[in-house]
Amino acid sequence: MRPTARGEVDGRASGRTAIEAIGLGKRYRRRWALRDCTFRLPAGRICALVGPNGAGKSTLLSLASGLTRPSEGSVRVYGTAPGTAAGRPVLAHLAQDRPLYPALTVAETLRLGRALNPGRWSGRCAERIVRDGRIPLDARVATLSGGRRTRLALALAFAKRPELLLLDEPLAGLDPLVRHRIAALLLAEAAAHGTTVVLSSDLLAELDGVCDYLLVLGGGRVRLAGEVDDVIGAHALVMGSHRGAGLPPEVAAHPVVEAQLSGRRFTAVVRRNGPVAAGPWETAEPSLEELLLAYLRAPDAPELIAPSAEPVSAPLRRRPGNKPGIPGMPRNGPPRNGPPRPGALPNGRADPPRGAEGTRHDHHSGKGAAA
Ligand SMILES: Nc1ncnc2c1ncn2[C@@H]1O[C@H](COP(=O)(O)OP(=O)(O)OP(=O)(O)O)[C@@H](O)[C@H]1O
Repeated sequence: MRPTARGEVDGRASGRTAIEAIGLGKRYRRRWALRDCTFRLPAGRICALVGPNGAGKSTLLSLASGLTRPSEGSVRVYGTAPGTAAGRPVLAHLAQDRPLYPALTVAETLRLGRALNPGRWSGRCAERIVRDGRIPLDARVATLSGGRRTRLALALAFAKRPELLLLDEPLAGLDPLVRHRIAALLLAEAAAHGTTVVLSSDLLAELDGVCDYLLVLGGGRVRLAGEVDDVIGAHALVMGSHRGAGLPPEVAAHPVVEAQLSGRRFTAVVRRNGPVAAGPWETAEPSLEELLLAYLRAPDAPELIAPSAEPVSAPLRRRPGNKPGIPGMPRNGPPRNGPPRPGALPNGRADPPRGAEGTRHDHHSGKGAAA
């Protein structure tokens, strides 16, 4: 099960908007790094920002943090323009290069954080994160391992008490154990403070169980956006054998995101427009990694923007051929994994990270049960 609720008081229950981008674009000389980017990120989510190299992920994070100004369109963070005096305090941005001063010690770095963030700094939060990582306070930043440096940078970011935390590749270059620890830290801190997190990553398998919202960029545009459960639930993974040259017509009756045919076997990710008919194939829910890989391999697959990801202040302009929303979900209806469920953990999260509970593939034998 995915991470879901984080308490009645946080953004998820409030229906607030953390980021709203409308027609957002950034051009460097003649080349567009991001184009016509329109989406809404509801508050309180941990959002995976995914896309191939050069898709515009870092550019989007820089625009949202106010480090870069748009060439066209607009982006607002909790209703304010990023980079302004009003917008600055609500967010923290951890860039790819983890901007820390290598000559300072850990203690000096924390003191600098306090000095730069008067009135907002939580020394207790920073020290707890550093202590949990067993980082010596007298160690110089230059001598820290990549994992410890990331932990220190996250300590600085969370101690600012931001409402929105933008993380550019926070898990890159870390070994699997450290990645797991950093992901757990992220989940715990974000849950404790109701922080909205956007994290870009190429580590698709690691995102499962960490993120509950999805924003996929491709060709400088938004290709998928919505609650992870809803986006996954709108698709089916179909595997089996085929007789003719292509996919069985019952499978091809659904919009095909990506299909691989090998001999008489096929594997296809389809966007369900109803139950997948029975046949000599198995139908399952794709994992997040399978779904993302399918979209990354198929750059021309039509976009899918869930109702919760549609901006409230401007209608979504759709490209020809792209159908709105998610089948079976009312427009502007509540997210399927919306408010806290009974049995939520004390920190407000209903479930532990997915990695802890094993596989989630439900295999059905062509009974159309994925519908
Ligand atoms: N300062 C810049 N000047 C010129 N071009 C830039 C600049 N920053 C980014 N670009 C270009 O914009 C495009 C998007 O870059 P961006 O770094 O946002 O992509 P990304 O999805 O984060 O890529 P990666 O996964 O490789 O980090 C790329 O083609 C990149 O070369």
